[in-house]
Amino acid sequence: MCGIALGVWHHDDTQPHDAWASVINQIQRRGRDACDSVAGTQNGTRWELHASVLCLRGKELTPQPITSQDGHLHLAWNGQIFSSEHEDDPLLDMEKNDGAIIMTRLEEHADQIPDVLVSTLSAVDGPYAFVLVDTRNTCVYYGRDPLGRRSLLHTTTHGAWHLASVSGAAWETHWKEVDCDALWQVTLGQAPVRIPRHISRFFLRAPCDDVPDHAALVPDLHAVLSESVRQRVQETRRARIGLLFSGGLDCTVLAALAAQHYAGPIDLINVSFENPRAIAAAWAVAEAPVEHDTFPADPYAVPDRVTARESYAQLAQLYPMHAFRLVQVNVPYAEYVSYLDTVQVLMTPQASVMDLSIAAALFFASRGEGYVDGVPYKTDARILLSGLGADELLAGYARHRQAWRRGGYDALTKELQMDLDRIPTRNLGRDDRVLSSHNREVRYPYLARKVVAYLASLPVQAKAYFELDELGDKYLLRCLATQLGLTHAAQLPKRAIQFGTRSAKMDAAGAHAKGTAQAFAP
Ligand SMILES: Nc1ncnc2c1ncn2[C@@H]1O[C@H](COP(=O)(O)OP(=O)(O)OP(=O)(O)O)[C@@H](O)[C@H]1O
Ligand SMILES: NC(=O)CC[C@H](N)C(=O)O
Repeated sequence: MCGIALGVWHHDDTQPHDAWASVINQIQRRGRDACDSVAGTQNGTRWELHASVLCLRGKELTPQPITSQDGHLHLAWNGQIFSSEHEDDPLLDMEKNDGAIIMTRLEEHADQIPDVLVSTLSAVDGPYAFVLVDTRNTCVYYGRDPLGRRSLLHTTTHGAWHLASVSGAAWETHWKEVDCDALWQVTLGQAPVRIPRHISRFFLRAPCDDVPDHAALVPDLHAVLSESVRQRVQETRRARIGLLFSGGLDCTVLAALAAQHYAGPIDLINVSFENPRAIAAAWAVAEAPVEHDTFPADPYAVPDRVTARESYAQLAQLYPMHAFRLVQVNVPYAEYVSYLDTVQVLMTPQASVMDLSIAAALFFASRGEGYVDGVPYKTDARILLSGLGADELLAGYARHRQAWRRGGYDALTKELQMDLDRIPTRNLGRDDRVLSSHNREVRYPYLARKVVAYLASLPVQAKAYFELDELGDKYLLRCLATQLGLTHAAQLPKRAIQFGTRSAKMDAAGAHAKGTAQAFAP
């Protein structure tokens, strides 16, 4: 991932707040291939644009910020373009860097920058956050992709305005996420103005009586998801691929599809926490002698570790020629405590108990330090796939079944629409800030535009089948998993990451805390 940050000081003699250095430090952790900055003063307003780069596109390393030949435009681009509506779009040329191509386009039409940004970014699919400084017109353009897969925060404080991928330590300022509903333009010193773009939301189809048969839909889902995975593992400057792996349905399907498109080894990274509260509770009720490799004798044999081992065994059997490696990441309680401050800074402005337990799991998983067959191992994967998004799109949460019980498929569709609308603010900004701090980039095949559009076009009864039994959630995906031979993962009930890894309710103090309670003051 890349890190981007812009500081604007309204009087050119204002000194940056001490914590600005901490923001820059956080930014640099996100991309360690290159890191640079550019600065200037316009009409008495001073600005600094910083970027760090994890370069995954183009023959050569493309440092950032990228400056136009005439020196008037400066772009910090934290994005990846995977596909485009236009087959001959130069942005699909993987030999070239996407940020550099966008800059070329902006240079060619420097008098129509908002139009170029809207037309370019509306035609492509991929995560992004960017900041563009236009010194000729003394303004800044910035924005995020419609699903908010890349973080961008803003704050106004101490006589300054800042945009940054992550907040900094020891800075009690009020960082907020940049709204993904539009792109934004600011003439320095004035309020931001919206630049509407063509696609800013996806709308789910209403339930209908004429529901296609699930079996008939499996080939379509297979095709669209497989293509999304292919685009996310191809041509990556030979970067290694890893997968955040719970062993659950969503990520195991991705592992199988990745094996069909990527010939190299794939690290399946599974995280598990030593949870003193759960361990004490388990010993208190243990009756027979506990086998050494089961919980609590093995404190890391938590629910997700068990499913990860089982799903890994099935993948290895189905793809005997493919080198899957199960990387078992064990997090001792003491280490969890020692990294709490780090995780809290990264996840800010989110600060709830539930956010913290999810963020901690993602932080250690993406660090990728664990064991393979009992031998210490650190992944060198620069790209990590994640199964996030399947629950929101295919009705995977227990809450979805409750909505269906309450008001049938109409109520369920409303619940899913709400989930899709809030995925940027609820999940993806936070996850990006945490996951990117180890110089890796996370990619979400379920959130490809074509996958979202396809699933949004189906009536919800084609995706879930709650009349069936408890495995009616994500029913269409379960059918695909079965067809792929993943019979084990196809039968697994949904398990939330904070419970599967046991990163929730770690100690007596947290035992009764509600997930929505505030865990710390951001
Ligand atoms: N224990 C874990 N270790 C590493 N990554 C995980 C772990 N748990 C979840 N993840 C990552 O987060 C993603 C979202 O988690 P989620 O629980 O929604 O999906 P899942 O575990 O694949 O399937 P299911 O939702 O059916 O349990 C997973 O697909 C996986 O990429
Ligand atoms: N990780 C990023 O956001 C990198 C930006 C750009 N797509 C590159 O690969 O260089």
